[in-house]
Amino acid sequence: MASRRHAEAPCHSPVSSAVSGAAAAAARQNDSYYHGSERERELGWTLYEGDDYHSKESIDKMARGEPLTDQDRIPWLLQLHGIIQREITSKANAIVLCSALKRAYRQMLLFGRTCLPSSDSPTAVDGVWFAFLHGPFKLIQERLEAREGHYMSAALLQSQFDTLEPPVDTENAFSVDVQRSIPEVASDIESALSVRL
Ligand SMILES: Nc1ncnc2c1ncn2[C@@H]1O[C@H](COP(=O)(O)OP(=O)(O)OP(=O)(O)O)[C@@H](O)[C@H]1O
Ligand SMILES: O=C(O)[C@H](O)[C@@H](O)[C@H](O)[C@H](O)CO
Repeated sequence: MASRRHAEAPCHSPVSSAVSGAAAAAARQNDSYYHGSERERELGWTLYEGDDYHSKESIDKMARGEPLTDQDRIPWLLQLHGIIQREITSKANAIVLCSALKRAYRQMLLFGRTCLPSSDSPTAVDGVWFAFLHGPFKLIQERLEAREGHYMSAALLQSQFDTLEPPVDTENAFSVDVQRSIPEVASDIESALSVRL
């Protein structure tokens, strides 16, 4: 989901979102592009997989096919905020993969507990970018149904699309179409970042 000049990250996907367009897409696809990949090693950017930071209760809930609520997500988003803050402070490059479905979630990733959205609050942080991975529901559903060894049920995809509030330009977001191949999507994200960072 979020990316930055010194730290960073694409969602979920979207994200996120790193970042998914249906936000689900954003999140949905990120790890494929980077996790344990050649690109991760080549880029040398630390990658944080948002799924690793969910509580056991949240994972069990998703495995039962129940969507998370805002209350479930807040502690998780605050943890990821802490990571982004730490990376910014250390002036490192990093990628955080997560489904930042709502604008308020993205604000929480950037500003933590202090995020109080109002018309005059800042919407972006210099050097932090959100890659919004988007694609058709059916395509993402097919990919999720074919995926093995993951706790998240494809049945949750509809709730992710329902919850999605696509990011806007003022959030330092850019869109990436996940209908392309994994290497093409990775290349699109890198190209988008290279002209921004
Ligand atoms: N562009 C693509 N082309 C073909 N298959 C893809 C593409 N992107 C992702 N996939 C496949 O779709 C499935 C879901 O992708 P992935 O696991 O990366 O989603 P995710 O964003 O990590 O989802 P989650 O947030 O649920 O972990 C995987 O099996 C992955 O290999
Ligand atoms: O906010 C959420 O509903 C969750 O973060 C999900 O998006 C999952 O973490 C992920 O997508 C599962 O793979």
